[in-house]
Amino acid sequence: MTDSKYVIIGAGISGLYTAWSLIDKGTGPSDIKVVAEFLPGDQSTLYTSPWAGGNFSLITSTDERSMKFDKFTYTNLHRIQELLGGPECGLDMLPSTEMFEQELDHAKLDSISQYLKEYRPMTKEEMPEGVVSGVKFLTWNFNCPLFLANFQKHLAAIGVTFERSKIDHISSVFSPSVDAVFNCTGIGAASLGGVKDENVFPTRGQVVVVRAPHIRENRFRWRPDSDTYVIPRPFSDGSIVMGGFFQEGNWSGNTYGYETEDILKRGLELYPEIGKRNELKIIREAAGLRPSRKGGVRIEVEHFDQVNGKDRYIVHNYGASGYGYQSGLGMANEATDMYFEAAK
Ligand SMILES: Cc1cc2nc3c(=O)[nH]c(=O)nc-3n(C[C@H](O)[C@H](O)[C@H](O)COP(=O)(O)OP(=O)(O)OC[C@H]3O[C@@H](n4cnc5c(N)ncnc54)[C@H](O)[C@@H]3O)c2cc1C
Repeated sequence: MTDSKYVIIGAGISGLYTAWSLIDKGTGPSDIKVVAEFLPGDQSTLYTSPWAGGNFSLITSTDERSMKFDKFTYTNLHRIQELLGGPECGLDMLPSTEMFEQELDHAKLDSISQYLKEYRPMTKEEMPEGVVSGVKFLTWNFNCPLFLANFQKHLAAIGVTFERSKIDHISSVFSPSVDAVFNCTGIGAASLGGVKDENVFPTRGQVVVVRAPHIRENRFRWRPDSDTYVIPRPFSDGSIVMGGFFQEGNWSGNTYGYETEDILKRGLELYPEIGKRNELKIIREAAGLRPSRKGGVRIEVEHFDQVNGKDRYIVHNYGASGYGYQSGLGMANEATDMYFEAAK
C-alpha cells in the first residue's frame, strides 16, 4: 500500500510529533507516510487530539521518565513553533498559575524549576483558602485544532505523505519498502489487530469552550476528587477552554448539561474575572477520551520480521493519556531513538 520507508499509523499529536522527530534525526520527509482513519480537521471520539485543552501543566507523574518527556517537550516546542511560522500557528506562551490542596513532590519541583520560564512558587498570601502549595510560570498553550492543521500542512509541504485509511491489522502496512511502522494510534491501540492492548482504556473529559478574550492566563486548581482548569486558546478570537473531568473507563463522547454547569460553577469560583454565569457566551461543549494505559505510556520497539537480511520493526508510541501535547515530543524522541538504536 506504500513505497515509504517509514509508516506512522495515527495523525494525532503523537503521530505528528513522531514524524517531526524522524525528520529532526535526518530522515527525508518523503520517506515518511502517515496513515490514519482520522486526520486534522476531523472529529471523532476515536481521535482525541482535537479535544485537548491544551497546555503544559503539572498533570504528569513524578517518575523520572515522565519528567524527562515533559522537559524535552517544553524546551523544544519553540523549534516547532518557528517551523510553523510563529505563535499564529496555534502555539503560544502564556502565564499559568497552578494550585494544589496537598504538598507537591520535591523531585518534580526540582525538575520543573530548572527549565520552566518565569517559574516561582506562590507565596502563602497569594494562596486562597484550602490551597497548600502553588506555582506560577510561563507555559505553552495550544489551539489544538489549529495547531494540528498547521502541523500537518507543514509536514505535507516538505514531503510527508498523508493517507486516510483504517488499518485492521498492523502487519498490513508492511509493504516491501517499509523498514518500520510507528504505532501512534492512541485509544485505537485497544482494537488494532496485532496490537489489541488490553491495558489501554479511556479517561473521558468534558470541556466547555467560552468566549472570554480578556482572559490571558491559565489557572488550575487540583483537588483529590475534582480538577478545575481554565486554558486560554491562542489565536482563537478569545476562546477559553474550561474543564474538567477525568472519568476512567468511560467511552462516551456525549456531553451532559449537568457536567457543563458543574464545570462553569467550579471555573467561575476559580476565576471570577471570566464573568457572570448568565452573561457567558458558550461556544461549544465537547467530550474527548484521553488514551490512558495501565502501566503508563508504551514506547517500545518490537521486532516484526526479516526481509532480505534486513530486520523490520514496529515502534509503539501510545498511551499519552492527558499529556500528549506536553509530553509527546519527548515520547516521540525516545521512540525514534529506540528505533535507530535497534536498527543500527
Ligand atoms: C478534555 C481533554 C483535555 C486535554 N487536555 C490536554 C492538555 O491540556 N495538554 C495535553 O498535553 N494533553 C491534553 N489532553 C490529552 C491529549 O489530547 C492526548 O494525550 C493526545 O491527543 C493523544 O494523541 P494521540 O496522537 O496519541 O491520539 P489521537 O489524537 O487519538 O490520534 C490517534 C490517531 O490514530 C488513528 N488511528 C487509531 N487507530 C487506527 C487504525 N486502526 N487505523 C488507522 N488509524 C488509526 C486515529 O485515526 C488518529 O489519527 C487532553 C485530552 C482531553 C480529552
